Amino acid sequence: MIVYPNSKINIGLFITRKREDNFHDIESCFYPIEWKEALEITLSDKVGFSSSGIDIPGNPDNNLCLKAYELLAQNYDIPEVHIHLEKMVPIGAGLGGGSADAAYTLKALNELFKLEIENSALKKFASEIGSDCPFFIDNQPAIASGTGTTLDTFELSLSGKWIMLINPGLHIGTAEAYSNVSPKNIDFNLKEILLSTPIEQWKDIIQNDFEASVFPKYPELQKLKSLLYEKGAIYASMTGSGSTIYGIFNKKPQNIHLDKGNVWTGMLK
Ligand SMILES: C[C@@](CO)(OP(=O)(O)O)[C@H](O)COP(=O)(O)OP(=O)(O)OC[C@H]1O[C@@H](n2ccc(N)nc2=O)[C@H](O)[C@@H]1O
Ligand SMILES: Nc1ncnc2c1ncn2[C@@H]1O[C@H](COP(=O)(O)OP(=O)(O)O)[C@@H](O)[C@H]1O
Repeated sequence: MIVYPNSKINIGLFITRKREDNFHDIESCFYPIEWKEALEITLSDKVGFSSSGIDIPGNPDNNLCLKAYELLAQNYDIPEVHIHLEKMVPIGAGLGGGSADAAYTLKALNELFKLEIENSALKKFASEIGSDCPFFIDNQPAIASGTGTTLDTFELSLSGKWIMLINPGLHIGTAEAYSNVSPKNIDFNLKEILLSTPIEQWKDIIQNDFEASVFPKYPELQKLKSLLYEKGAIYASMTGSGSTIYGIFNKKPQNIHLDKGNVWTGMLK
C-alpha cells in the first residue's frame, strides 16, 4: 500500500502557558497543505524501515513510522511489515513532516489489516507519538489547543488561494524553540478572528509567538517574510517553530530563486 503524507502550516501560534510536565499550552490553527511525501508499506518477514530522498538525521530504528507500527503492534495482532519512505518535506521545518508520516502509518495499517479503529482512537495513539501527530488523522483545518492534541475542526476555507513556502535549509529543533519563549495568555478567540476578519487584516492581529525568539537569532527569516509581502502576499508568517516561512497570495506568485534551501508553491484546498 502506498500513501502520501502531506504537511501543515500554523496560522497563528500563541504559546499561552508552560505546564508542569514541561510542555506548553498553545492555541493555533493547523491547516493542511499539499507538500507531500510517499510512504510504502509491504508485508515482510521482518519489521524494517528504509528511506530515500532527503536524509533523515538519527537512527532509522527510531523513525516515527516504526514508532507508529510498534504502537499498533502492542495493541493488535498485526503481521510484520517493511516501511519505505521517500522523504520530500524538509525536516525541523515547522511543517510537521515526521508527524504526518507517523499518522499516515497508523491510518494505512488500520486500512491494510482491516483493524476498524475509529479516528478518535487513532488520534489517541497519535498523541503518544507527538503533539502534531493527531492533526493528520482527520487532516482538516482545526484549532489546536492544549499541547496541540486537542483539535476543534472548523470550516476555514482558503481554497483557491496560493501559497508559497520558503525553507532556507535551517533545522530548528522544536524543544529548543519552546525553551526560548515567554508564554503569554491571550484574551481573544482565534477561531472567531479567522472566521470574521478578512485575510488582508490578519497580519495586524495573528502572529506566531516563535518569531519573537527565532527571528533575532536568524535575521534572514525576517527578510524572507518581508520578501513574501513585497511579492504580493496578503498574509505571511513563519510556520510552527520554523524555519519555513510562508506567504498566502490571491494569485500565483512569481518564483523566487534561493542559493540554498527550497521553495514550494501550490494552491490551498
Ligand atoms: C511547534 C509545533 C506547532 O505545531 O510544531 P513544529 O514546529 O514542530 O512542526 C508543535 O507544537 C510541536 O509538535 P511536535 O513537533 O509534534 O513536538 P513533540 O515531538 O510532541 O515535542 C517535542 C518537544 O517540544 C516541546 N513541546 C512540544 C509541544 C508542546 N505543546 N510544548 C512543548 O514544550 C517539548 O520540549 C517536547 O519534548
Ligand atoms: N519520518 C520522519 N521524518 C522526519 N523526521 C523524523 C522522522 N522520524 C523521526 N524523525 C526525527 O524527528 C526530528 C524532526 O522533528 P521536528 O523538528 O519536530 O520536525 P518538524 O518540524 O518536521 O515537525 C528529526 O530529528 C528527525 O530525526
